[in-house]
Amino acid sequence: MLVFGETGQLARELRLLAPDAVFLGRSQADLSDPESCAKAIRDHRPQIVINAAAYTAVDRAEEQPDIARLVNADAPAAMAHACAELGIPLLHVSTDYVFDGSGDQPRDETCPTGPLGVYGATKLAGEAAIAASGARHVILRTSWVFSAFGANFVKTMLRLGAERDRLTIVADQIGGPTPAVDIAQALLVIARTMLAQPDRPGGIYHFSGAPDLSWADFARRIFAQAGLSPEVVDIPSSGYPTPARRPANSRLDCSRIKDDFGISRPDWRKGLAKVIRDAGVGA
Ligand SMILES: NC(=O)C1=CN([C@@H]2O[C@H](COP(=O)(O)OP(=O)(O)OC[C@H]3O[C@@H](n4cnc5c(N)ncnc54)[C@H](OP(=O)(O)O)[C@@H]3O)[C@@H](O)[C@H]2O)C=CC1
Ligand SMILES: Cc1cn([C@H]2C[C@H](O)[C@@H](COP(=O)(O)OP(=O)(O)O[C@H]3O[C@@H](C)C(=O)[C@@H](O)[C@H]3O)O2)c(=O)[nH]c1=O
Ligand SMILES: [Mg+2]
Repeated sequence: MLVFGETGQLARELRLLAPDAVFLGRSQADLSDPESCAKAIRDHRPQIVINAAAYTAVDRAEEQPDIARLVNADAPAAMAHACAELGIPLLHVSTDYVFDGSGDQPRDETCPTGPLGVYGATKLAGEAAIAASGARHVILRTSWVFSAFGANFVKTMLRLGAERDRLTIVADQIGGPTPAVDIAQALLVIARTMLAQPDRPGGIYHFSGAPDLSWADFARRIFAQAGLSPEVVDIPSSGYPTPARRPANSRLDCSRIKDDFGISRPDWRKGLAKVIRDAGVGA
């Protein structure tokens, strides 16, 4: 198994669960050079490829659309073409930010997309390129990823919660926080299944942690779990202006992955307890 990514949240969890896989960091395969990614696949000749790397800086992407597109769309496209040539599956990860976030119902894989910013648009372009490549593939759309590694909302809250008495957090964006370790586990189940069943087609799957809630309520849970007590004040998205707009409704309907792979939505509260212990701030 060949994995693109070495330092990110998902890559590090994959490495803990699949230490025998080959992990390529930026110095071995730079996704802003898509051809180097295709070449890495041809050189390593793996049985299966997982792409765990992406341009994930949602606001910065608004100012770097060309790099975001290379990393999130052109590199996955090149990976998929190399996988198609070798007849091997590509597992890829995408995001709730491919949607416009209207309404209040969970979205399934058939729902129309409509990204609000560059990050979501480039991730959507990556999905489309993989689907058009002819490679066997699974695209796992997830949301609100957190882990003890790297940058994420949980770690930001642990830092700010220890520094401040009061935080204003958006309460009108609702979604499912997802522990990176659960995504890694799901990908490994999917990898095994795709390898064991060569005729299985694949496609797009939604996978996020449960239960859904707002960022403000998620912050409250983080503080309660960590033994921190800043006041959390609900604000609308308009009260926290950012370069990129975020979807208000990020709820994902995850029935399909349950039906096809037997994978259930993980309870993020379990993952949160472990991440807070691992981050060394647990009460
Ligand atoms: N984080 C989240 O909340 C969510 C993430 N996702 C998706 O999940 C997947 C995994 O995300 P996550 O683990 O959180 O990401 P992180 O932001 O934690 O890590 C991103 C990884 O991509 C690598 N990377 C970025 N640019 C390049 C490049 N030009 N060449 C090589 N490597 C590069 C980084 O390497 P380096 O350290 O060298 O920069 C890093 O290993 C991505 O597809 C993402 O879009 C989906 C929903 C939510
Ligand atoms: C730090 C902070 C953030 N917020 C808001 C901003 C935002 O709407 C929300 C979460 O902040 P983040 O910076 O973690 O959000 P963001 O980086 O947009 O998170 C997204 O990352 C990409 C990669 C994805 O694919 C998405 O699923 C999602 O996880 O909280 C506040 O309201 N107050 C605060 O003090
Ligand atoms: Mg972020």
